[in-house]
Amino acid sequence: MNKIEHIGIAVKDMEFSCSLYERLLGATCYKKEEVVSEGVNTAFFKTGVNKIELLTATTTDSPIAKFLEKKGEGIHHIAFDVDDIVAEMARLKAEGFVLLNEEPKFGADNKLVCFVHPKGTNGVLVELCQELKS
Ligand SMILES: CC[C@@H](C(=O)O)C(=O)SCCNC(=O)CCNC(=O)[C@H](O)C(C)(C)COP(=O)(O)OP(=O)(O)OC[C@H]1O[C@@H](n2cnc3c(N)ncnc32)[C@H](O)[C@@H]1OP(=O)(O)O
Ligand SMILES: [Co+2]
Repeated sequence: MNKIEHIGIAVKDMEFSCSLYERLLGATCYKKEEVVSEGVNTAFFKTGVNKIELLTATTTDSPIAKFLEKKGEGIHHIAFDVDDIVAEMARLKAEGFVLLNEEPKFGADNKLVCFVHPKGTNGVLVELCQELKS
């Protein structure tokens, strides 16, 4: 795995939180994108080499809706950049980690993604991200 690609933060009110993070980071949101398959709206910020992904739920059965209900707002996942997501998924599977999708799926910001179950990673939901070449 390479560097942290982004940190995902679950929020209830995207408009309020975008303005909050703009003031906090002194940076403007550079991209907003809905990912229908995940039931989320996303907003991205860059600060130095780091990237923050704010997430709100668009459906009641979205993972973000469930998370907000159970745990409230806060850090939802840590995403790592990988060069070859299929190879990394195979490596993690062989190491005994539980993958939440068998095939890479399309995420936000031009990425292929896969999630690793938080039960096997000390309670942290991990996302693998491979940049899609255009
Ligand atoms: C926009 C696309 C993408 C990107 O490009 O960056 C995204 O980031 S999308 C982000 C949203 N998508 C996902 O989170 C997909 C992967 N998540 C899942 O498949 C599920 O959320 C889950 C992790 C399997 C949990 O689902 P489920 O088992 O149905 O929910 P429960 O509420 O019953 O939780 C079971 C258990 O897991 C704990 N949990 C849930 N979410 C998290 C989390 N984010 N971090 C840590 N722990 C989490 C939850 O608390 C429960 O624990 P116990 O109560 O102790 O059993
Ligand atoms: Co993410």
